[in-house]
Amino acid sequence: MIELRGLTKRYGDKTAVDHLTFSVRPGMVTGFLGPNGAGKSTTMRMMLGLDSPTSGDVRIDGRRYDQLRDPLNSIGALLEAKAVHGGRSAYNHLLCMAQSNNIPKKRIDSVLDLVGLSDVAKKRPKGFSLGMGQRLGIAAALLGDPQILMFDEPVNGLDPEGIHWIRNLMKHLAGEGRTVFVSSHLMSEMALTAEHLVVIGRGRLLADTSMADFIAENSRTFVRVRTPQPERMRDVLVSFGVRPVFEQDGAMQVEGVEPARLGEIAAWYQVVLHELSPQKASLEEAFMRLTAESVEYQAHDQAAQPPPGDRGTGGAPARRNR
Ligand SMILES: Nc1ncnc2c1ncn2[C@@H]1O[C@H](COP(=O)(O)OP(=O)(O)OP(=O)(O)O)[C@@H](O)[C@H]1O
Repeated sequence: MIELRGLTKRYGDKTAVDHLTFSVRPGMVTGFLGPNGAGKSTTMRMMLGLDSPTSGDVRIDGRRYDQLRDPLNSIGALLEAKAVHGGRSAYNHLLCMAQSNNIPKKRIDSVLDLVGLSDVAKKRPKGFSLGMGQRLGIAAALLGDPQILMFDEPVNGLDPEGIHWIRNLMKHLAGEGRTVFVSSHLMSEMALTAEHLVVIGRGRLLADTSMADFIAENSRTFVRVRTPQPERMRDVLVSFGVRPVFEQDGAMQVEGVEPARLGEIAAWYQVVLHELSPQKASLEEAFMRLTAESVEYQAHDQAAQPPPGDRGTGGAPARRNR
């Protein structure tokens, strides 16, 4: 179990982590999500005692990291791909870690086997692919057989096979009752792996929820309506108390009305339809909506547009479509 209480980190007048309070529980994968610059790495570094908080604290099974007797036996971490000593073989890299942390030598073969690097154990990591480097980093995290594991963006840059392997490994570790905490900036990735979600933006907690609840709350459904008479269709819908949202190409998104009912309304008012299709918003969109206000550097797009011939009247509500 990892517990954060009021965890805060300031760099000068920049608040990277802002009063974070949440717990990471054992027996499941917890996804730690946030856009770039949200404070995920800073939070993880403080969890590992690599950075000291400005205020608040982190407890690993009730203790601060610096109070852990054999830290690698309690918590293992894969932070961003780290340089491994170029002159040592993969085996010797792990041997040095094992010797300096009172970890029995036999664990080295077990973890090399687990991550699929036994055949290249005597090779130097400087010739390793990105995926092999990640595997070696994971072997190091698992070396002390810790009950808590932390992975910072573990699938970044990996091929589909490597991504699949890491996903399954995290689920397997959680299935053994371990605490698995993994950061990502991709909701779609987390939806496949995590059972629980912690979302931050600009260092602040935005959500602490089960994945199932997040999906239930955020799987917005709507109907896409395409018509050569967008203004007429909009006026008809507004007269029914429904406000469509226009997409860039003039198609409309209508929420809260069944497709069959929309078709009947269009037929009754003699509006020609070219498309009437039920849609489900992606989780990625839900995540972007949740974090939209906290993205540090926003690109402004032209996605939210009024219908053709309706510019500047404010007739259609703008859709945040990032
Ligand atoms: N040593 C530092 N000095 C000053 N500012 C820092 C330092 N480390 C991080 N920051 C700032 O703190 C904020 C949070 O950074 P952090 O790397 O923790 O975010 P992140 O969520 O991990 O982002 P990413 O997904 O891009 O890695 C950013 O605005 C970053 O510029």
